[in-house]
Amino acid sequence: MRVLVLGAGGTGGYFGGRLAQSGADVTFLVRPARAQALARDGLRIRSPLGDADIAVRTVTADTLADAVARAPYDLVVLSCKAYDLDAAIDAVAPAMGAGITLMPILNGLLHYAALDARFGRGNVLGGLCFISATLADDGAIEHLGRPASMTFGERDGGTSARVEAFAALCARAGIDHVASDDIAQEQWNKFSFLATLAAGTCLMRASVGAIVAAEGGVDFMAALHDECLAVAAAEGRPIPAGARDIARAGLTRAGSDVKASMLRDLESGGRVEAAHIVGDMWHRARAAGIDAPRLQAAWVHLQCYETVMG
Ligand SMILES: NC(=O)C1=CN([C@@H]2O[C@H](COP(=O)(O)OP(=O)(O)OC[C@H]3O[C@@H](n4cnc5c(N)ncnc54)[C@H](OP(=O)(O)O)[C@@H]3O)[C@@H](O)[C@H]2O)C=CC1
Ligand SMILES: CC(C)(CO)C(=O)C(=O)O
Repeated sequence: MRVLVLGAGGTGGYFGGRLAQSGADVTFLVRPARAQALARDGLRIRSPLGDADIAVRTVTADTLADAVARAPYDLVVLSCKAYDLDAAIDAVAPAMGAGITLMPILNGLLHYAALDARFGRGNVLGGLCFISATLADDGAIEHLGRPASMTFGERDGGTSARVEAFAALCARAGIDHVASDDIAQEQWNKFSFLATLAAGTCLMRASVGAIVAAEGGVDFMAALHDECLAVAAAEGRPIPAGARDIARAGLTRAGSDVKASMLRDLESGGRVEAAHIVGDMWHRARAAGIDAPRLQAAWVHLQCYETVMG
């Protein structure tokens, strides 16, 4: 299976790098500055699961069509931020010939409508990942903490040769993964958790541990989580008790230094996926008639951040 990964940032760089490290046929579609850095320094991963320094193949938008003409890719992994989605869709389009599969690993759900419209629903797998990773100033992928897993599957359920083929690549690379036969539910499990984490940690500009150490902090996180759980249920995807309890424990854990990647982006003064995650969850709450004052506060707060950021 030939894999093209758009983006060599926190997620694409980590998972694509691990695949390349294991000998999988992986190419990164990156912009010229990143291509130059990768040619010069290789793809460097700093991780509690093991550091790596990998020579990787890259293409840029200018060279992709020629590369595809020589040998098409089988799977395109999309690992951009949501605010880069339109340009990323245009960038990967030359690789999306007949029978080619795309798997996004972005957070949130809104991107599927745009991907389906452009490439056809049957060509788009469901995907998500659990990791805390960032592109450090020196260009290395900094993996923070130990979790690093991917979950993916056919959006209409069941399994398929393409899902099994990618699972085999992950297995060979030692990537923790789940080839799910109910990826739609997995997406809601993650979205309801992540929207709570992003809304809570961005609103308070603090880690989970700092929030829950404050008077009323545990109740705040639990109530915010309940708002997101109510939205999931209203969307016909109630979160199963097991997943709900694991999420709740993580969102209220004393001493936890966990924060959403959105808060890391905000702290560095960068763009945030506010509309894609917190805004989308609040819009869904409003459409379903669910009272969600904490989500609303976080969404207003993030919009103000974006306005001030310019
Ligand atoms: N980081 C994390 O811990 C986690 C992130 N996620 C989600 O994963 C998604 C990706 O996040 P993350 O990996 O952190 O993001 P990063 O910003 O670290 O990496 C995204 C990369 O995509 C590249 N890119 C964007 N558009 C294009 C384009 N048109 N052509 C080529 N390259 C492009 C960017 O390149 P350039 O540098 O040139 O702009 C950037 O390096 C997000 O939806 C995020 O919410 C999910 C779980 C954890
Ligand atoms: C919740 C977490 C850390 C899981 O991968 C995440 O997706 C994010 O912070 O963006």
